[in-house]
Amino acid sequence: MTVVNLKLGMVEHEGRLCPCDDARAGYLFEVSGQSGFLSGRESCPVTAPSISRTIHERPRHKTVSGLRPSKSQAIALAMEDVESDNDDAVAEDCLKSSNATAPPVRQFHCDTRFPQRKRTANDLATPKLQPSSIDKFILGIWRQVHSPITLSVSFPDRRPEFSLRTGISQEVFRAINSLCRTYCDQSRSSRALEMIIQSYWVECFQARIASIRIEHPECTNVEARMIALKEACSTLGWQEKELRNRINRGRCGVATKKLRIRGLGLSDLCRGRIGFDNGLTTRLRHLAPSLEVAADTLHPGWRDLLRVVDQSGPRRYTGHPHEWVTVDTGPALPLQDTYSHLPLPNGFAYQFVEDCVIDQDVFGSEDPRRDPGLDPDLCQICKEKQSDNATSNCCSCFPNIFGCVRCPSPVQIFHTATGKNNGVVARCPFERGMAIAEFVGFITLGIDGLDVMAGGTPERPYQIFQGNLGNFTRFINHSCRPNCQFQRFYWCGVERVIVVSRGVEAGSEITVDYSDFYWRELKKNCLCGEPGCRFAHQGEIGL
Ligand SMILES: C[S@@+](CC[C@H](N)C(=O)[O-])C[C@H]1O[C@@H](n2cnc3c(N)ncnc32)[C@H](O)[C@@H]1O
Repeated sequence: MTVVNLKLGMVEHEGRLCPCDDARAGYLFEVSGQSGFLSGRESCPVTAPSISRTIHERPRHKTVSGLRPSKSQAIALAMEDVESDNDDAVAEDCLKSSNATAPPVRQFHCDTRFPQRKRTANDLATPKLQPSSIDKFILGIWRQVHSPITLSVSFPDRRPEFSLRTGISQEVFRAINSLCRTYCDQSRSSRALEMIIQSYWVECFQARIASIRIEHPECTNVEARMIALKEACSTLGWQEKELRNRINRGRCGVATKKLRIRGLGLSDLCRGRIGFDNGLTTRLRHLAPSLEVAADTLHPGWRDLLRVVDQSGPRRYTGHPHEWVTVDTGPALPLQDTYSHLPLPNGFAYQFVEDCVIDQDVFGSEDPRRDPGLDPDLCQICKEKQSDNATSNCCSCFPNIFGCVRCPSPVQIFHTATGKNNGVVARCPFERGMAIAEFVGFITLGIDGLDVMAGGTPERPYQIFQGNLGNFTRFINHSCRPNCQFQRFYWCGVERVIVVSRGVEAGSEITVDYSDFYWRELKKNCLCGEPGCRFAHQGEIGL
């Protein structure tokens, strides 16, 4: 294998030399039994593996030696009792020893064992800041958006014939209460609808109080509130005391017993009306574009729900959830626009796929990842039965991505604003040891000069190339203090590379360690910003 000429910063493509921004290629993981792997590059304009097979000078590959089935298993088992805190040092040692004779290629950090799930002793020793109610509320929203729940529901199109802006007379308030009561039956089938109605009712209730004070300037706020309560109760058929108690308890401004919020998450919205301060509104406003990207792409019909309050609007974000890059300062950007600085003749093109695609020109109908020596029904780690059928699967090593009903991983592509271009942000926490996703790409062989992940064995090698297609793992950046690692795992006798959490908090960037071997060949400064960053001046070496 050969690599791009990093010194020149050029890559040969179709007989031409193209500027080679080091973030443009896919990945290469070596199969030699060594650990680590090389990072990807931002959309190198190579479209077919054959194009790049002969044109580069030196290999750029990422190795996951510790992830090799036999070796990693052995190491993993042998290390099971080692104190978790030693992870990095141990991995580093293994990396050094396993790569002692490795050529000077760009390799990622090798991880030789799965992170242990729990660190009970440490958890007890280190008191952690508990998430605030607002954090929990926002987390609840992200969880719901990424869960299998349906965020759309068919319901009769009865829009309110009034607007809050026109003021809330007694008559209008009565109509609003009846509308809410009508919808409450519908809302049973959709929490989202329930939430919208409840928050709408609270808004109307507050507006009615304001109107009463204008109509009766002599009324105090408390008196106006009591009048509004009475009016609501007369339409809703609910005891005034109960409604008042609920509001006073800060529960929510529910309009009827039927509208009462059940369970988690949604109750917070109304509680927020009374219990949360402006912090929630500010946070939600800030997060709105990111939430809209997820909701629009994962639940295209969700905006229909807003019809009940006459606030539905056109869908803003279409396509795959990761075809949008969320930014701190405004609406999300189309992914390809964030690579417009690269001189790509046809622009940035990346196809998102759920599973690896096998290069049939190379492997025919064979899956090179399959190890014929393994029992395809048995998990190599837990020794339980593995099956793609969730009801008969017993292996729960990575219950969120294998043998389950798969939900979208709660992550988004975001603009890093620190010079790394894009990265991946976790919207929900990932417990240590939990899989975040499989490293998905084109299963091929013979790619030179581009970053690919190498897999298999010396007898049955293959590469996972993410240059043209794959999933969000292609956008994961390096950190000298990473919160994730790549691991090899066998599912139904087929080798997979997965991104495993070392403990990822909601809102943090997902990172892996690309390894010394990778950075040795990369003439660029690391921008991870960690106090112990090992490659902060890498780009200046040899200048
Ligand atoms: C797999 S890509 C990661 C996604 C990439 N940031 C993008 O926007 O497409 C790897 C490339 O990202 C950049 N990168 C990743 N981590 C970095 C870091 N800590 N410091 C500087 N550049 C980094 C490097 O250019 C690297 O070759």
